[in-house]
Order: sequence, then structure tokens, then C-alpha cells
Amino acid sequence: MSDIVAVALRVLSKFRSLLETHPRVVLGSATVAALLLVLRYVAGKKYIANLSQVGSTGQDWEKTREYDVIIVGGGSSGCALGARLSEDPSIRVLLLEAGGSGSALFESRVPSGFGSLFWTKHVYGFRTEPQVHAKGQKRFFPRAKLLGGCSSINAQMAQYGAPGDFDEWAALTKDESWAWKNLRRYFTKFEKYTRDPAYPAVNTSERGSTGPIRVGYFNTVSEHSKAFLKACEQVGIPLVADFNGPNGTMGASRVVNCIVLTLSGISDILAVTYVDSKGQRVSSETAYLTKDVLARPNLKVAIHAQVTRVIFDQVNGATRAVGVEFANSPNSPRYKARARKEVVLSAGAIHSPHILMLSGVGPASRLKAYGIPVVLDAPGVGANLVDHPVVDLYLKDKKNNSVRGLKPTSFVQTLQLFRELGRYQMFGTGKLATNFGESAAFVRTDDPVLFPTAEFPQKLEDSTSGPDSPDLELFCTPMAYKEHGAIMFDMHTYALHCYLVRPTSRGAVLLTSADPWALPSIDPNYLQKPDDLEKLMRGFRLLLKIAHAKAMDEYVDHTDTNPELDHSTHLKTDEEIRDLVRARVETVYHPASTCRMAPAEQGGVVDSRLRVYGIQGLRVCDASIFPWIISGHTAGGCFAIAEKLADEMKVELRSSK
Ligand SMILES: Cc1cc2nc3c(=O)[nH]c(=O)nc-3n(C[C@H](O)[C@H](O)[C@H](O)COP(=O)(O)OP(=O)(O)OC[C@H]3O[C@@H](n4cnc5c(N)ncnc54)[C@H](O)[C@@H]3O)c2cc1C
Repeated sequence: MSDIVAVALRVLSKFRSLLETHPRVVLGSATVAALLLVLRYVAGKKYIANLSQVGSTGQDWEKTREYDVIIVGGGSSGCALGARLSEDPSIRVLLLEAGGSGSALFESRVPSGFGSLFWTKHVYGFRTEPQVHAKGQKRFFPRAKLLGGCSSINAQMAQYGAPGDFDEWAALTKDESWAWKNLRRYFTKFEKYTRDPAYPAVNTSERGSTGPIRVGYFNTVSEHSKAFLKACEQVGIPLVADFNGPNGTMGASRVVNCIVLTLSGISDILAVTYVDSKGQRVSSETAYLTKDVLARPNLKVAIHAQVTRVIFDQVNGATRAVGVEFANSPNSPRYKARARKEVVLSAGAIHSPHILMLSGVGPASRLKAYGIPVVLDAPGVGANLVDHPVVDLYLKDKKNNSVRGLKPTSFVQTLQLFRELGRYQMFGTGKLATNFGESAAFVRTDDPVLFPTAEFPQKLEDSTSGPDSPDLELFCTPMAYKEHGAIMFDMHTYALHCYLVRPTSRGAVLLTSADPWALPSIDPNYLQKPDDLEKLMRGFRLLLKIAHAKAMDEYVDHTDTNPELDHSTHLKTDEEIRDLVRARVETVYHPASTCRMAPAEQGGVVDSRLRVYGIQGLRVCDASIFPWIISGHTAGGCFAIAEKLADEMKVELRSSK
């Protein structure tokens, strides 16, 4: 998208010369445009940027800036929680977000634009610690710094995991409210599925119809993605209807071990996405923080408000969270606000444990090493970091019709980009409306059809959440890239990807300083467990089979000899493929479990009502509480846990009035 900016600058300079030759026309148009902008601003969303309106720097902060609930982080979970809690006018809610609005950014609204936000101020551009099992590489690890959080920069694939994932949560916590049969209603509560006559097999009575999050089939899908699904079928992956539907991930038969993402027919089947009928991203900000919601007198949403710590007090002999401290930047004033009832951390799987540690809740020895007074020794905080590791396979696009032109390198491509921009602005369609992850398949590495014992004799640990749950996801994108899009191939390409949805390797989020503006260290510890490597090796072999399936003949140019592409990788030995996996493994952006919901004696940080053990008035609600990572995509789980917590907290808060 930086290329779009460059093009826009060129267009501006053309305007400047027009101004010299036709000043009246240009000034007239500029006035109209300025008026429209002002109107848009006036009618726009009302976020609070002046922090003195929601916090205080004075001694009197506890009296003057008081709320019932303060939510830290306006991301996927935080916006949902804030909007739902404030439905009750008697609950005063303050939502504090470190970044600005996501919906105000073109790159966030347009489905294909998110990658171009990765290296901007709107994203925390982390690098991991050197990955000792992956050639010591420090991997790029983006996390959003925007309202909507990662739902403002994600790939918009609306798949919610396997039912078994949540049954596991219920068994671990001994709390049946987490079992799929009970939790499911929160997934339908957030969802508004838009029926599409082209996809009649989706059972709409089982999908949410009134929730704020619109999902449907409005993204652009390339022919290549359709070919990928056909190729999946040809290698033995059966196609099923809607895997977010009543029969769960595995589709109707429940005996097969593999499924393809949200299907309706056999040959024309696509992914359900968080993209609306105008071809725009649906984030938790756009869905939950509507004008009506923001007009509520009991909800305040402050932006550019980075929480630096939670404030504790001793109340009746117990440690209680009583407020938070926040600021706009390192050198700006620090404000405080009081939470009469609860502080809820929704800052995501990296920042929620970081804020806890900065506040004195975490592994005591580490806190002491940085001079942070220990409020509670909680070794589980920041531990158990788990992420989905992905490996990519690069192919030459035979049709020369990839979305490569979205980053133009020639005059012709620039013109094509303009055509696509026009098409998108007018109809919400075209290449800009791709979300990249257009189609996918879920499989098990112990599937004897896909991985025959004769070829794959080694018995691997079953890390799935049940016999009907997958451990690998495969998907394709209408362009290959490296370094998360920073490096592109100089030709039209097509990529297949494979990621481990149930890794057993565990890493950590660790403090690096007592300074709240210093980023924590992230070590996902990819491939720590040999079975993770083995499963990805199997997955990569399956991708190679798919790449050589008949359905791909028309789309993949296997005659290409560029050594950077994978047209001869199928000739490599297993050991060579393992080496390739180590070299290419990256994040697929789903970190979780760093403030795990689990029994305290098993390293849990929160109980099954998301309350931090050992501290009153403090909860965590985001991907960090996942006891185990979801076997699929993680945003849906974040919306659902926020919906659930909001329901429960409303009851609790009303009864405690
Ligand atoms: C590039 C990318 C692609 C993805 N693709 C998909 C996909 O296709 N489908 C899917 O389901 N999932 C996808 N995910 C994952 C999914 O979006 C996340 O798992 C989910 O959004 C996490 O939600 P959360 O509420 O835990 O945290 P987040 O949404 O990350 O929200 C955390 C919020 O807290 C704020 N914050 C942090 N620190 C502070 C502080 N100190 N004070 C105040 N605010 C703070 C942040 O700015 C952010 O807004 C993707 C993620 C990324 C990054």
C-alpha cells in the first residue's frame, strides 16, 4: 500500500500543475472535498483523545475519575466486552486503547490491505527471540496497535476451531459453561451470517443472524483458490458443507478426518470471511463500536491511551485492583482512573501478561531482577506461550493473474492498480477485496489415506482436542511472499501454506525492562518438540501432493526452474524437507495461552470466570486465557469469550449494586 501512497503523491503533483492551468475548477473541487471531509469527521465516531477527560493526574483521581469497569485494550475481545457491558446503563465503562481507530484506515478497511500496516506505527513490530530449533532466526511477529486490535489487521478468515477444543476447556476447568454445547451460543450471538444463494448447503438456522459481526461470502476469490479445493479433493480430502455449522469441524459424516473450509457445493466453495457486503473488513471496532454504542453516556472510549500498570490496594486484608495508570507517550503526563468493581485486561496474548508483570504480578524472581515490587508471585504469567507455526510453499502462477500488481513495479501494473482501486471503490470487488486466505482445508496427521503408514511409519503424539479435531490446516493465497509481504517475487506466483493447529512446543513472554514503553521479549519456541517438526514435514509433503494434483495443472507452472520456487521440492528427501521447515517456519499470528485459564496448581493464571487468582477485581479476557490453542482461527474465540464474560459480569455487577 506504500506503493499506493507513492502513486497518490504522483497524482497530487499532477493536480498541482492543473491548479496552475485551471485554478477555478481545482479550487471548487477542493472545497467540496474539504466539506465532505469535515462532514465525515463531524458525523464520525467519538473517541476521546484528550486523556484528561477520562483520567486525572491529581491526588483526587480516585474520586474524580471513577468507573465500574475499566477495560484495558480495545482489541477483538475488548471492544466486544465494552459494547456488551455498556448495554446496561447502570454500568459505567472506560475502554482504554493504546492505538487509534482501525476503521479510519483504508488499509484496514480494504480486505487485502492489512499487510501494508505491518511496518507502520499501527502495529507493534516485534521480532521473536532467536528460534533455537529454527536456525536461530528472529521472526517478525506483528500485533495490532489499533482499536479492533488484531481483528483490524487480520486475514479475516471466519473459522472458529473444533468443538473438541472447547470441550477440553470445560474438562480442564470442570466448568461446563465452556463446553461447546454451551459456549456455541456465544459464537452465534456475535455472528450475523449473510445467506448467499450460491451456498445453499449452509444451514442458516444454525448460524447467528442478529449479531454485530457480519460474516459471509463477500471477499474476492481467485480461480486458483477454487483449483486448490479441487486438488484437495483429488488427493483425498473430502469436501463438506459449513464447518462452523451444526456438525462441527468435521462435517456431516464425523468419521472422516479432514474438512475443507466452509463449503456449499462441490466445485465452487469458498471461505466464510469477516468481510461485509460492501467488500469491507468487519473488525470488532466496526461491529461493536457503532455510533449508537458510542453515544451511550455510560461508555467512554479513549484512544492513544497506553496503560502502564494496574493499581492495587489492600482492601479487607486482600489485594484488590482499584484502577489503572495510563499515558499517551513516554514523556506525557500519567493519568489514573479508578475501577470501583473490576479491571479487565484485554490487551492480547503478548500485552496482557506484560501489563501484569509491569504491575508486579508475575514470576517473582524476574520481577525483582527488574526492580518491580512483587504484588503476587504468579509464575504462570507469560508462560505457556503457544502459536501456530506456518510453512509456505512457492509456485509459479501459470496464468500470470496473481495479485502481484497490488504492489506495482511497472507503469502497466500501476495502471492496473488504478483500475482495481476504481473497481473496489465503486463495487467493493476486484483484487483489492481478496483477504488472501480464500480457501483452506483441515486434516489430521494420523489420517491413513493422506499419510499412509508405509510412507509415514512413525507414530506421533496425538495432540488434537479429540478424534474429530484436526492438527493441520492447509490454505492457499493468490500470491507468494516472504517476510510477511516485505519480500515479493518478481513474477506472478501462487502459494500454498501449511500450519500446525495443535503444536506442543511452548515458549514465553518475558519482561525486558521495568519501563512500560519497552517491548517484552517473545519466544514462541517453534519446533521445540520433535513431533511438531514431523507433523509440519507431513503437512508440507501433502502440500506438494496438492501442488501436483491434476486440478492444479492449469494454474501452476511446474516447468519453472527458479531455485527460489518449489517445483522440484517434491524430489527432496524427508531430511531435506525437515531442514526446509526449520528454515521457513513463521508465525501465522495466533499467539495464545500466556495467562492460561487452568487450575492454579497447573500454572493457571485465571479461573473459569477469568478472575486472576490471588487478586480481587482483576480479570483477563483475550486470547491469553485460552487453556490450549484453538485448532483453527483465533478471532472468533476472542469475540465469544468476551460475549460470555459480558453476560456473566452483568449479572454479577447487578447483584452487587
Ligand atoms: C496478521 C494477522 C492475521 C490473522 N488472521 C486471522 C484470521 O484470518 N482469522 C482469525 O480468526 N484470526 C486471525 N488472526 C488472529 C486474531 O486476529 C487474534 O487472535 C485476535 O484478534 C486476538 O484478539 P485479542 O482480543 O486477544 O487481542 P487483540 O485483538 O490483539 O487486542 C489487543 C488490544 O490491546 C491493545 N493494547 C495492548 N497493550 C495495551 C496497553 N498497554 N494499553 C492499552 N491498550 C493496549 C492493542 O493495541 C490492541 O488493540 C490474525 C492475526 C494477525 C495479526
